[in-house]
Amino acid sequence: MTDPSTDAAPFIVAIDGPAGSGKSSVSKAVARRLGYGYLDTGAAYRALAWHVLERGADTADEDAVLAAAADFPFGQGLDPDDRLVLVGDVDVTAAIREPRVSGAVSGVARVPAVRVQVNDAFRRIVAESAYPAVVVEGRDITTVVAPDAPVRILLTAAPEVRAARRAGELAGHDASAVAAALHRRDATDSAVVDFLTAAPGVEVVDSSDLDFDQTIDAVLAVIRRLASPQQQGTHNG
Ligand SMILES: Nc1ncnc2c1ncn2[C@@H]1O[C@H](COP(=O)(O)OP(=O)(O)OP(=O)(O)O)[C@@H](O)[C@H]1O
Ligand SMILES: Nc1ccn([C@@H]2O[C@H](COP(=O)(O)O)[C@@H](O)[C@H]2O)c(=O)n1
Repeated sequence: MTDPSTDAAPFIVAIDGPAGSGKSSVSKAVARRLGYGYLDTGAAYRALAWHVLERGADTADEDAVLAAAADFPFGQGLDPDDRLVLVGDVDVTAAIREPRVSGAVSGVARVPAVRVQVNDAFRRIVAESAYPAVVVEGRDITTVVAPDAPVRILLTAAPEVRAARRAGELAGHDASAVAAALHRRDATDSAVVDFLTAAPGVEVVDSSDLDFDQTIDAVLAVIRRLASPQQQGTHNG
């Protein structure tokens, strides 16, 4: 992920975890607090799933997924305050969060060639970034995308806590259906990537009994403990 030959290589904070554990909201808040960039890797998988659906195809059809991936003009920045996601010149920022995309996204994520393609894009986006550091979050960040990151965290919470948080976000949706969809996605995704157990060297932050601010503080404490003094010197706050 980083290029050791250049001083400008961003320092990576890698965060994994299951659905609804707080990866995106907590990572974004940590990035804002420290003046870091923020990369939401799930957005790329979601945008590709949206792209497949727009072409009238099914994400269970691997050939259709590969055809869509071969023509996938994806755009995403690292500013934690600008979450714009583009496919070509279409703003898909809101559309990729719709339940129809959440229900289809695991289909694209299980295609090995897709994972290679998006992981290459993630590494390139981070390497080309002007940020001193980037918080990168997703299912396989500590193990596949940035296994050498100086700070690697598995952010987790009990399944019922995660389901309740997600249901709280989706007002008007049936809470038990939301919980079932979240657990179904975890089950499908965990057949591809293990984000439920921490790999060696990965710190676990369990937010089951923490509120949002306490979870941010727990992640900041891990960064302070694991990042070198030089890396800490890149912090804004
Ligand atoms: N410690 C916490 N206490 C209370 N609410 C939290 C906490 N952490 C996260 N949340 C809330 O839980 C919800 C789910 O968080 P978030 O979307 O960041 O999870 P995620 O891991 O990125 O999920 P997914 O992988 O499904 O995208 C959000 O509404 C977020 O504000
Ligand atoms: N590193 C990643 C990130 C995401 N996925 C897949 O994308 C889906 C959506 O991710 P969110 O974080 O936005 O919920 C997720 O369910 C995975 O299927 C992935 O495989 N690897």
